Amino acid sequence: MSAVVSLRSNRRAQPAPARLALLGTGTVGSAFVARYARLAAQGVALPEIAWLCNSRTQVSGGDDLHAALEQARGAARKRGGFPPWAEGESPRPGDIIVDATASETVADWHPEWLTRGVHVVTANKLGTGGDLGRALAIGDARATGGRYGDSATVGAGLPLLRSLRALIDGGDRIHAIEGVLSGSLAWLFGRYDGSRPFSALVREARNAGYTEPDPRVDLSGEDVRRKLLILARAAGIALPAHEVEVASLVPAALAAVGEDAVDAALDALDAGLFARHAAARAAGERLCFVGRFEVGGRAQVGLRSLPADHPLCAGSGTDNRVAIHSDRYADHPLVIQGPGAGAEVTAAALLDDVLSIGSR
Ligand SMILES: NC(=O)C1=CN([C@@H]2O[C@H](COP(=O)(O)OP(=O)(O)OC[C@H]3O[C@@H](n4cnc5c(N)ncnc54)[C@H](O)[C@@H]3O)[C@@H](O)[C@H]2O)C=CC1
Ligand SMILES: N[C@@H](CC=O)C(=O)O
Repeated sequence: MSAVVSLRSNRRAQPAPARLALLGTGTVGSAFVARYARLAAQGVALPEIAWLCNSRTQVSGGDDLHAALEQARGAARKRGGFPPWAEGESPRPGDIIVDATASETVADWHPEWLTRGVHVVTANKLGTGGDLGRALAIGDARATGGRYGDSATVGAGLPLLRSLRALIDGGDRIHAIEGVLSGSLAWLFGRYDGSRPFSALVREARNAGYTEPDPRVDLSGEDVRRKLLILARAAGIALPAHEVEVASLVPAALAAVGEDAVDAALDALDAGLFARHAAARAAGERLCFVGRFEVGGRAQVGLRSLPADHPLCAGSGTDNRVAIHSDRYADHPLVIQGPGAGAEVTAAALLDDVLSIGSR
């Protein structure tokens, strides 16, 4: 009798292995698949990629991930209706959804998935860097539900959010955060010397994978606003998006066009930025796109003309350079610097978060 009991208890259902769904097969999603395949070939234990989805289709991961990626990327355009992943199989508790889209619709799902015990790993900044209500819902849901991997959302994986949270967990109080938070704008203003049109450099930055899918999201300061909001909210400040004062670089003629016409309209940037660059150079200064918030004070994003030896001008390439002022770092801020844009660093940050969730 006791043997029967013990046999029955041994047959208790084992939890199904965690699966991974990749949403977004563009610049970052493709780099994610390439890195995933490299790590898997090295023997790193990763959850199986069960689905790859984009705005047009959903395909099974299977053994040949590169073929699945090509199939997804080659799918015909789909207009209207639900995104394909919303019509397909539902994720189970313990599964991991990787959000490599720039989609509001997908970001809206983050709190729902977390509440169901599904983990979310995201490069999409709209989850916690957009609407405050959604950011708070994500905060509530991650407290009791799935885990939220957001390393890729600020600094493309630089140890910024991680360090900020460690300071706060250690009892530190944040006073202000200031810095260069846009990799593409750092690259653009580091390169621009007036000899070539600024718009030509924007095209290069987009082709290199540094800009957002629509480069106006960078040029308008919106991307930096989102990162500043993510940092402020991680520091415990419930900052609404509209309280960040943003000085956009996008002239009305460029703002007015549809996404398909952006490339042709980029020239509208050239005259204004040529003049700002010439004025900065005449004063012996450099242009730097900076975001800053002060606890109990203002939050601002915009282009500044700074002395060439100003600490914020010290980076190169796509470097982000961010100063954290706090009780602990009152006299001299903690400064974190390194490449802050690009598909490879972003994909690495996503996989770091996947691995960290898998190991807990
Ligand atoms: N490029 C970079 O250096 C960094 C990018 N990121 C973020 O990574 C995200 C992706 O950027 P990219 O790969 O450059 O964009 P992309 O435009 O190349 O790719 C976006 C993908 O999302 C898919 N998509 C759009 N709506 C969808 C929906 N509702 N459901 C499923 N899939 C949907 C598209 O079909 C496409 O495959 C963005 O949120 C960006 O802010 C974050 C850190 C750094
Ligand atoms: N477009 C962004 C990419 C990383 O978040 C940037 O330029 O920093």
